[in-house]
Amino acid sequence: MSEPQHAPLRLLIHGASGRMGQTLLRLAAERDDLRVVSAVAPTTADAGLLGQPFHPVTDLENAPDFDVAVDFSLPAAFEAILSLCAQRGAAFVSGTTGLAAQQQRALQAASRFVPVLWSANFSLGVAVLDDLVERAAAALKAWDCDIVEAHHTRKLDAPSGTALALGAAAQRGGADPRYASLRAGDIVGEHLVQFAGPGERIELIHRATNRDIFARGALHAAAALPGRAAGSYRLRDLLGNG
Ligand SMILES: NC(=O)C1=CN([C@@H]2O[C@H](COP(=O)(O)OP(=O)(O)OC[C@H]3O[C@@H](n4cnc5c(N)ncnc54)[C@H](OP(=O)(O)O)[C@@H]3O)[C@@H](O)[C@H]2O)C=CC1
Ligand SMILES: O=C(O)C1=N[C@H](C(=O)O)C[C@H](O)C1
Repeated sequence: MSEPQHAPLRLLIHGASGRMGQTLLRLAAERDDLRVVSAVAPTTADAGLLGQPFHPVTDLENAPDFDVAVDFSLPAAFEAILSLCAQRGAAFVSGTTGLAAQQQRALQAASRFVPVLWSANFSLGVAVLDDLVERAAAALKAWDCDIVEAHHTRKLDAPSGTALALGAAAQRGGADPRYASLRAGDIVGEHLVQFAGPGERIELIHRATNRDIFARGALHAAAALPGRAAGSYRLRDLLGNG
């Protein structure tokens, strides 16, 4: 007998007109386990939303029912979609960076009611780099640790969320990282973590060449999170699921 077919999970994409939102809409359409029920953005003016189930930001509280929201927007818009998920009992996946401490606390508070997953970087390569950085820092405690990130000129926050997350990994290993940021052209995202000692250096580099890697990771999380217990999840918790 064949496996029972499940109805696709109802997906709300918050920040749908943006670079990541457009990538998410394109890749979600390729999956049969997710169905976009709301593409939320300030306006339909962006041609990329034509033909999508557009829902305006100004009417967020009346969005159609959904099982999971994926948010790649702005820090200023973060709490509204987080609260809606908590009210509706929906799972919440976010990659929005530049969050204030208060917004991180709001995320933890919401995790008492619904499953949430926030990650500064949804790529597999950066998840591996994070482990490498912690191990290198632990082995090279007396060396200088510097994190250099480069992104497109439209990026608003600096250092990038990924740079800060890699810095936290370095700190767990005992290093005291310094940060530098470059904004140039259409660079998707590059992160160099350098450990420098007397007479030698180690450079660990991740280069993203397109946004599909982030969107695929976020959609994987969106498919795996609904139905789980309330709590705060990490990407690695969901490997092998969804
Ligand atoms: N964690 C990860 O793996 C990744 C994280 N990011 C992060 O994701 C975020 C978005 O990046 P990107 O797509 O490049 O940014 P964009 O500026 O291209 O997109 C931002 C989106 O948010 C929308 N928006 C603006 N104001 C509001 C509001 N009040 N409510 C809801 N939506 C709003 C914008 O609408 P409009 O177009 O009308 O302005 C747009 O759709 C950033 O924080 C970035 O750092 C990016 C890539 C990967
Ligand atoms: O804004 C971006 O583009 C990106 N933001 C994330 C970050 O701040 O680290 C992830 C990725 O580097 C792209």
